[in-house]
Parts: sequence; structure tokens; C-alpha cells
Amino acid sequence: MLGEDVVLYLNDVLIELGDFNLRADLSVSAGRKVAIIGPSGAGKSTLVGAVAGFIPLVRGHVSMQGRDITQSSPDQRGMAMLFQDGNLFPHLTTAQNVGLGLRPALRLSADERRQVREALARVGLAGFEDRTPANLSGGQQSRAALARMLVQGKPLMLLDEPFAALGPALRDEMLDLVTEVAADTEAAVLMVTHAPQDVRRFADDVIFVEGGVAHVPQAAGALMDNPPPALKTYLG
Ligand SMILES: Nc1ncnc2c1ncn2[C@@H]1O[C@H](COP(=O)(O)OP(=O)(O)OP(=O)(O)O)[C@@H](O)[C@H]1O
Repeated sequence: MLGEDVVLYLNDVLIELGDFNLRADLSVSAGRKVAIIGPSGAGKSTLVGAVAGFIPLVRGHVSMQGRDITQSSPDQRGMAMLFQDGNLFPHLTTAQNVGLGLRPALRLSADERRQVREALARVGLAGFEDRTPANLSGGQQSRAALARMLVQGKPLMLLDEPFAALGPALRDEMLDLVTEVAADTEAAVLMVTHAPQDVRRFADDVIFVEGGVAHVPQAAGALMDNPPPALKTYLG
């Protein structure tokens, strides 16, 4: 039996995309920050896509907090997601983009509008409510997307290289903000990244994806200090 604090469980999962296969049999505990790393083309985005429900499984089951979501659509899975691009709708204001996290139809109550304002203030965007994304910097756009995750308050946040386009200092700021948002909402985080320094800054655990397998999460510090051969080769 799995412990009660397991938020995500991939049970004997097999994913196939054309000739590509990926296996995963692992769990993520509540509140853990997990980096997904591995060589290009190893299947990191595929793993996240399967967890999010965009890629069907050939075999196995995905559970969230004990609920089998294998057949659930992405919007029914109870996760918040952030991807590399396209996180904000260009025709909506910052406040509306965040409000979508509460209500897809955007008819917010006074209390929900207050939540949106508070979330924007929490990520350093007070006063930016009425701007559209085109009038925000890259870092501000990332902050707005994180504010949306904050109001969603889901137990799992999935991020696929959301800050790849930002410079190193800004990336560090955003990773710290993800940590704060996750702490506020007590969410676990699964984040794809290419950068070993991101792992050290952010992650409690690492899922190493390589050779057609998403390996079980291992403690980040010990793994990075003493990587097994395949990880050592990847890290260079
Ligand atoms: N729709 C598809 N049909 C067939 N093969 C696919 C499809 N999508 C991805 N693949 C293949 O699946 C493998 C894993 O791709 P994926 O994007 O998950 O890798 P990744 O580890 O995220 O890579 P990167 O670090 O370069 O972003 C690759 O070999 C890719 O070519």
C-alpha cells in the first residue's frame, strides 16, 4: 500500500509515441519539489504530458491522491500546469489571465477578484492588473502565470521548462517564487529542467529520465553529489 501522503502515483505506466517507449513506476509525495532531468529526447516532456493527460497510456494507471485519473481529461485532473510558451492569453488582461485559474468563464465574485489582486501582489505584480501580456516583460509574464497557479491552489503543479527563455538571475528568482507559491498552497511540484543549477537551487528530489525509463525520485543533493554513470555522462 502507498502512504497517505502520496500525491501522484504512476503505476506500471507505459507510454508509446511512434517508436519511442517510456516506462514509469513511481510516486511523488505531497509537498515535494521534484526536478525531471535527462538527455534531450529522453522523454521528459512526454512524462509530463502523460501525467497532465495530454498523452494516453498504453498500459498502467495514474492516480492523484488515491483517485484513478487514467481516463480523466487534463482539466479534470486537479493539477496546475505551466509550459514553456503560451501560458497567457494575449487578448486578456493580467487580472483576467489569473482569474481564469478560478473560473474559466471569468465571472468572478468580489471575493474572487480580491483573491486575484492578492495573488498578483504576492508575485510582485500589484498595479499590473489591467495590462495585457504584450505589455509585460518575460519575467512579469512568468509571475502572472505563477499567480494563476497560486489562485488555483492545486495539490500538484506541473512545469515544463517554463523559464527557459529567461536569463540566469531571473530564472533563479522565478524558481524561488515557485518554491514560495508551492509552500503557500502546500503543493508538490514536478518540473522539467535542463539546468543542473536549477536542480540544486530548487529540487528536493530528482526523476532522471533515460533509456526509456523515468526512474523513481531520488534525493537531489546526494544524487547530484554522487551521480550514477548515466547521469554523470548527461551532466558532463
Ligand atoms: N508525437 C510524436 N510521435 C512520435 N514520436 C514522438 C512524438 N512526440 C515526441 N516523440 C519522440 O519521443 C521522444 C521523447 O520526446 P520528449 O519531447 O518527451 O523528450 P524530452 O526529454 O522532453 O526532450 P527535450 O529535452 O529535447 O525537450 C523523442 O524521441 C521524440 O522524438
